[in-house]
Amino acid sequence: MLSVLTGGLEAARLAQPPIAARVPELAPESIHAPHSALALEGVSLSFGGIHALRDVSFDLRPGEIRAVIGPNGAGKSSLVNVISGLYQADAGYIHLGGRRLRHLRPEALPKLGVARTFQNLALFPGLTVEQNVAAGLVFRRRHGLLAQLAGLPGARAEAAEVADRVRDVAGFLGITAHLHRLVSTLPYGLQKQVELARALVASPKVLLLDEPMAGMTATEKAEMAAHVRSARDRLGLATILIEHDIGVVMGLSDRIAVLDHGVKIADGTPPEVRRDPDVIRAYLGAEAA
Ligand SMILES: Nc1ncnc2c1ncn2[C@@H]1O[C@H](COP(=O)(O)OP(=O)(O)OP(=O)(O)O)[C@@H](O)[C@H]1O
Repeated sequence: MLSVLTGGLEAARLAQPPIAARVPELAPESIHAPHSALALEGVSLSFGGIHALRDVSFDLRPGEIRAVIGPNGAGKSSLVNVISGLYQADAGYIHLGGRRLRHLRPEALPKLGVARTFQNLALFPGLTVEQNVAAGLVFRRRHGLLAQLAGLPGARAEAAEVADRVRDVAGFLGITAHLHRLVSTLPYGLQKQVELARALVASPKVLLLDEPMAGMTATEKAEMAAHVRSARDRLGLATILIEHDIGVVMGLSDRIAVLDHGVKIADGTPPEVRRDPDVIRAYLGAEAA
């Protein structure tokens, strides 16, 4: 199953034109951070008098899990929202696909190989698991609903491709048995896995996970952590992980950036961050060191 999935991922990537060709509206200002999957350069963002992000620079290497931690209101969600185009930074640049950009449009993200999940469940409760996961491929479909209803050959072939792809991802995450159930009938932990499946179905290179384990039991967290690790190890995904459970973060991350009042106060491996005096003072507390 995995070879089918990774083969499918590779084929899907190869089938797409180069990023520069797909996103003509992004001016080729200059090429930076060529070894990063994604990077921020001096990003600042304010809401009135509140500085959500102050001159934050940050890089994500291909195939790494990069946590962003910090106290409530530190700027973690703002950082993900700038990357995903929901917020427009007041200053700074985003480096993605070898380009240096002032702003990303949310609808351009899937084509740039970036997928995200949200802090709160964002599924279609009246649809099945299969339909919810397939929604992650909507941007790539060439045939509309009418063509599908009319049973046009191209639309049928496309629907079969989508169904195959959904089954591959469901197999990867171990949720195949639930594909035909209404998503709202599943336990919370499984619904979060469906969200992950929807993010993975489009073969992204970069995954943004905003508190994927919030509200989960310890068992559900362990399962989700295993999936995030597999996505790195078996699919080569680069992941930004926002998470409050420090045990999960320390066990799962390759590197950790720490925000406090919108400022990046530390950046390093889990052991480096754990013993950083600024991080202990601002976030971890003395007992965690
Ligand atoms: N849309 C907004 N309008 C006004 N202020 C905002 C908005 N989004 C974020 N902020 C403010 O920006 C600061 C950073 O918020 P952000 O949500 O990024 O922090 P966070 O680290 O994700 O917090 P939490 O851990 O509580 O989710 C906070 O002071 C917050 O109140």
